[in-house]
Amino acid sequence: MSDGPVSGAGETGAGKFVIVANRLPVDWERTPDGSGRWRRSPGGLVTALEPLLRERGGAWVGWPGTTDPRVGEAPITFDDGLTMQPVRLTGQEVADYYEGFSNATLWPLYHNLIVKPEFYRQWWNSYVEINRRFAQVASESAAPGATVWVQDYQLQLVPKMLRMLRPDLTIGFFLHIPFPPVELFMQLPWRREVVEGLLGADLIGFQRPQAAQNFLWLARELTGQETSRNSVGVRGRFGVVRSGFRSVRVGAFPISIASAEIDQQSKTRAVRTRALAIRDELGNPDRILLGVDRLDYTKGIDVRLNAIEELLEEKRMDPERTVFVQLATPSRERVESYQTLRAEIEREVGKINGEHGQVGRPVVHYLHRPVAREELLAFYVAADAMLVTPLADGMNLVAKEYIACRSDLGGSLVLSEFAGAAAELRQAYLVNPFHLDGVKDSIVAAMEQSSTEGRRRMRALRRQVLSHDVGRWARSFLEALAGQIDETAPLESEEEPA
Ligand SMILES: Nc1nc2c(ncn2[C@@H]2O[C@H](COP(=O)(O)OP(=O)(O)O)[C@@H](O)[C@H]2O)c(=O)[nH]1
Ligand SMILES: O=P(O)(O)OC[C@H]1O[C@H](O[C@H]2O[C@H](CO)[C@@H](O)[C@H](O)[C@H]2O)[C@H](O)[C@@H](O)[C@@H]1O
Repeated sequence: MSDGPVSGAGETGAGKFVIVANRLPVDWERTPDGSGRWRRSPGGLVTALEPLLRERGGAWVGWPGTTDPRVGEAPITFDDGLTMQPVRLTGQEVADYYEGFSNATLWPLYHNLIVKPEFYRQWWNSYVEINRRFAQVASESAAPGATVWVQDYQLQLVPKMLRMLRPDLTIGFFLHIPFPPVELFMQLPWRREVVEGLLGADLIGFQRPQAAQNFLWLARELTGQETSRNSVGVRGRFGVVRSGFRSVRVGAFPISIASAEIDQQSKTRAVRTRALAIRDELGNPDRILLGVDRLDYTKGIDVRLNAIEELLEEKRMDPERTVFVQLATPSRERVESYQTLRAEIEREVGKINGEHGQVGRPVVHYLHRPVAREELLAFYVAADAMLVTPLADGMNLVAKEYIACRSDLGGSLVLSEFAGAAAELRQAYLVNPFHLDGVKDSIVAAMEQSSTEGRRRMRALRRQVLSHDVGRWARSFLEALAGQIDETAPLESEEEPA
């Protein structure tokens, strides 16, 4: 991936393939002369889509993640030809559209009300306005007859808005987070507008079939459109909604990671050496447990801390021989529920260390900052058990990354049933994060598994992750969008009588 210098020049309206996402995969980096430059930020999505974007002369439309007024609206062209088209947001728009409607209304609503969603008209109005802005920029970036792929919950109105501006386009939409059960979605005062917004797409993708099923029901109830009733499958057996003269297909496409690349990176001498150094720095304990998450209330960081605390109290975990490392990336820090969560987690870390740690030997090592990619991979290699305990999660790429890093067939994965990844990673120690005793038993089982049992599980997990990478995810979605896969369920009116 190139992260070389960028120019401000670029051609718009030329992209045969356009990605539209809330964020551009770039970071603004200060240079020694005091100015700045864009660096490409690595990530699964950009890794998977980069070749397609280059091949088809595509563009990526998104918010550059800063309100710095020096960041203009001119396309940023990287030296390998990839074009990023910034969408500017003011500070107020970030507060209303991103922190407000996206992350204090939709995020909790779509993650089972773990905190209470807030419904404010001003936030909704901003969401509409910013979605319109994204649709406008996308329409200016797309060549005639282009394919545009819109990503995620921040931009659910874009498909319809874009179709009105550019009926010639093929439009796909993918939701990265769970789509809620109907009785929760129905709380949204603007529920019909959201469903109609999504129906502007030709193909709507979800992480799991149940989410697609929920959407079909809502489309039927809220817009009165005819829909298929057969069950939706994974990467096939699509549902269909008849929207006016158009047919909108609905399917499940579980996202993944650049498995082979991560597998290779984890085998480098640098990563292996660093993994050994990490063990050493942690005092060479018998067992290293690891958590890696954005600091988000959906991730169940409190669940694993509570489980560890009780295991220590019950003397089922030896504080002399076990450490837990929690890497918590700061996230959405101006949203109140995230501030509350941070205070709770940090109090709990302090409590466990206060009661069970020794001077110079805490049980819980907690970092509240992002670590470099190579460092993260070294932690995965060093960890004996990876704890992934979300209360709700669209997929959870961390679980898959951990597996991709374990070519030694070592380590074990404790995984919540409520992560999308659980549907594929059946040989993990699957837990219900709401059942603390079950979580504790699984942590103990994962720590104490025999090497034969561990290798058996990890081999099966790796087979799944290495054969289902993010490239396959992107191809299966785009082939379905292009109509190359046509496994559409009949509408009710088209079904043969039994
Ligand atoms: N380099 C780096 N990546 C991180 C860090 N924390 C999390 N990530 C990455 O962020 C992504 C998180 O994805 P996922 O588990 O699906 O959860 P999400 O945060 O809800 O998207 C994974 O690719 C992680 O490797 C960090 O401290 N450093
Ligand atoms: O952009 P942020 O507000 O900083 O949030 C980061 C991303 O978080 C969410 O990730 C989701 O997508 C992952 C990949 O499909 C999936 O594994 C995970 O379960 C989801 O939570 C969000 O959906 C993205 O839009 C954000 O950029």
